[in-house]
Amino acid sequence: MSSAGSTTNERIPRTPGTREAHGPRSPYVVLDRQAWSQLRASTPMTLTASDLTRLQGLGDRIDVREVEEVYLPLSRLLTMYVHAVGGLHDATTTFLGESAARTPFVIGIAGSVAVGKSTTARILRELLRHWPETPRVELITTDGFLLPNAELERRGLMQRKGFPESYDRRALLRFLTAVKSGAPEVRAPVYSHLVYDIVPGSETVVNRPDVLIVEGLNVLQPPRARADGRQGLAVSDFFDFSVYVDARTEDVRHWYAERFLRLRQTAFSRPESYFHRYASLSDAEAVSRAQQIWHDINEPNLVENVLPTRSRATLVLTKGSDHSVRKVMLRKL
Ligand SMILES: Nc1ncnc2c1ncn2[C@@H]1O[C@H](COP(=O)(O)OP(=O)(O)O)[C@@H](O)[C@H]1O
Ligand SMILES: CC(C)(COP(=O)(O)O)[C@@H](O)C(=O)NCCC(=O)O
Repeated sequence: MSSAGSTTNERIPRTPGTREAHGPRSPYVVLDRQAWSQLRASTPMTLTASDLTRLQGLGDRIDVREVEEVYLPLSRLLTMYVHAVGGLHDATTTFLGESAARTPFVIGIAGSVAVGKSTTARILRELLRHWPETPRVELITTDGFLLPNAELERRGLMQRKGFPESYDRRALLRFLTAVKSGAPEVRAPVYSHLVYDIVPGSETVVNRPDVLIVEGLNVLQPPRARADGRQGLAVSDFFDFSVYVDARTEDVRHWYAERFLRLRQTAFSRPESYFHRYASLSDAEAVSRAQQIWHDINEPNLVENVLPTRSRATLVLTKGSDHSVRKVMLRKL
């Protein structure tokens, strides 16, 4: 017999390793790695060893098992979403007596600097490309919408790169409005990590893909209040699905320093690099410089602006210190 105190938890039989997050009122269901990996069902692994080598970011190897156990189930879930959202779109156009073609399914990927957003985005792009419904997957990063250094300097924001105020949010919203309305050849500016600035005259062109992945620190930021008191649009209003890549701050700090050290041996050694002056630093000096940038810019941004948006994501991937995903939270409400 059910009692007044019975919860959703008690009524729905759950897969072992699955639980409600923070009690029955949380919008998330939490799955441990084992439970999540079983949701791959019989999805075949479509990536080869050479795809994985190509995918690896700056030096770290991407584990095949990680792709099979974590990212394949996610690609399966995303395909189901693509199908369902396409069905909703068809229902609306039928209702309106129109025959508008489907527009791109947009996935946002959020999280700290150096947590692994670009790596996650690239893995998902490769996996989604192999699904029959989504052969055309394109990827953009929001750093293209950072204000150019000259403008950041003018506004006194050079030490605030990556903070919400350092982006041309209006241009990003215009870009997403055009993509989501099905416009062809929508153009985004390009940022170079090497020169640490927007590249004048360079563009990424998004041409009606089946899926667009939008990766960036602040993609889940709530809308800015407008002068007239009304709320504007948020970037995430254009997302059909969003992923927050999460990890302990100490681990991310470490990954940031490791990446900085590797860059010092590669990109920084090129004369056109903004950080060329760091190429000659000793290991200890480079780590200390990386820790300073982390401490002054990236960690405050994580704490003040990025982490608070985690609860807006459809799915949260929580990584351990070796980058392997330990826990997955999926929004069910
Ligand atoms: N799944 C993963 N397995 C191994 N290494 C990873 C993984 N994801 C990210 N990394 C490493 O962590 C660092 C940061 O990742 P990156 O994708 O560049 O972060 P972000 O785009 O969030 O700044 C890079 O050195 C990358 O190679
Ligand atoms: C370019 C970034 C703001 C990331 O931008 P995103 O692609 O997430 O929009 C970040 O990588 C960055 O350069 N931060 C400034 C401090 C630093 O040099 O790490």
